[in-house]
Amino acid sequence: MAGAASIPILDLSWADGPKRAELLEQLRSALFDVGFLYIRHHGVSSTIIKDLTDMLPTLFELPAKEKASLSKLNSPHFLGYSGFAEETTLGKQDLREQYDFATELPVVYEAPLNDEGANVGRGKRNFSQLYWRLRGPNQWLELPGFKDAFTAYHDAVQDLSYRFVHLIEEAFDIPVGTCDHFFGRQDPEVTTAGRYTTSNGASKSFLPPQHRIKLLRYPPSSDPTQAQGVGAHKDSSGWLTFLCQVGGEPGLEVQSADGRWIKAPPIEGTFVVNFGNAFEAATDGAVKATIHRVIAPGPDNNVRYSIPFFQGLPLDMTVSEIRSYIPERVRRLRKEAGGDDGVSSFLDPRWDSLGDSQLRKWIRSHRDVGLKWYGQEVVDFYTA
Ligand SMILES: O=C(O)CCC(=O)C(=O)O
Ligand SMILES: [Fe+2]
Repeated sequence: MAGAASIPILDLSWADGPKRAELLEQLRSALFDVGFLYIRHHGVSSTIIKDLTDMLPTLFELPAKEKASLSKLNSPHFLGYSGFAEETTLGKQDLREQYDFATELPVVYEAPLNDEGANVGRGKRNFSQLYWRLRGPNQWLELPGFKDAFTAYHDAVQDLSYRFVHLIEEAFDIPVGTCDHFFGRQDPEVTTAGRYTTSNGASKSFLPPQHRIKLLRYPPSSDPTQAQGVGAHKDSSGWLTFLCQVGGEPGLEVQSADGRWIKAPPIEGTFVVNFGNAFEAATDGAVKATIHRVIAPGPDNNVRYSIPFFQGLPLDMTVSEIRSYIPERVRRLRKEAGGDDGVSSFLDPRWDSLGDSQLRKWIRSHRDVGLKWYGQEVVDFYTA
């Protein structure tokens, strides 16, 4: 978080009325000065949210055996259940339990046919790239109504995420729809106008990406010295994050440029929005992937639940490619912020493609899944 000491709340209903210009001004400030914001009147129906959030306690109270049967270890896509404290951030256990779900999509990965890893892909896309193995179907819970509730929530937040990217494009003063093809959404007008083409004149198409949704439970911690709900981090799973804080239990904190931790408590009817590493890299750090963490509830507090939605990007896209859509005028707005600068490691040329950086991220946080499905050599490469 750059300068401001408090996190702005933007009213997205202003997008459709006379206050649109004011909203865009607030958005610019949230993007360039703060790097974290709340949105209200966002258009995701409270019924859709409630249908999913009401199920959270039941989902986590299922018998341990049933939850374990959905272990991420079953999934080369890192989708499924992780037990309490099975995930680590900064080498320390996170005191939370979670299910990872995603846009329901079939497997596209094709194991290479020969030792050279020859291009066996369909058409121009090389599906033998290891990172394509991240893409694949969910492990569904046998809980009546869950799949429908999850799917409705996914679709509604996906729609919000696309509307929000349009607002950002407007705030950046670039044509609305510039980023549509990142999400496999081709605006015919944009294409025929020929504004978004590659250097050789071909218009580039991507598969619609897989968005990731975590269902999180943070139980009260009996030991106040052990309160890492999730350690300080930048989001690396996507482009933008839309976080639903369920109920009233606080814990989320956001780091300001001078290193102070600012509380971001739940506010009824809002999502928290923040920006992932890829967004920071694409804007050369003009918009920060702000560092945040969750303090686990104390012994006298309630269980905390939350649901972050990580808006996906195409795995075969490169950071340099995304950056080419963000004008230099925007990228020059970079303000220096103190603290660690994760952009540089994200931009390591070894993982210029987003798929590589995603595979690295998942292997680093779930080494056991990495070893099982990708093997020692790959794990060593990404954790070195
Ligand atoms: O639980 C929360 O409120 C935030 C979780 C988070 O930052 C994450 O999973 O990336
Ligand atoms: Fe996060």
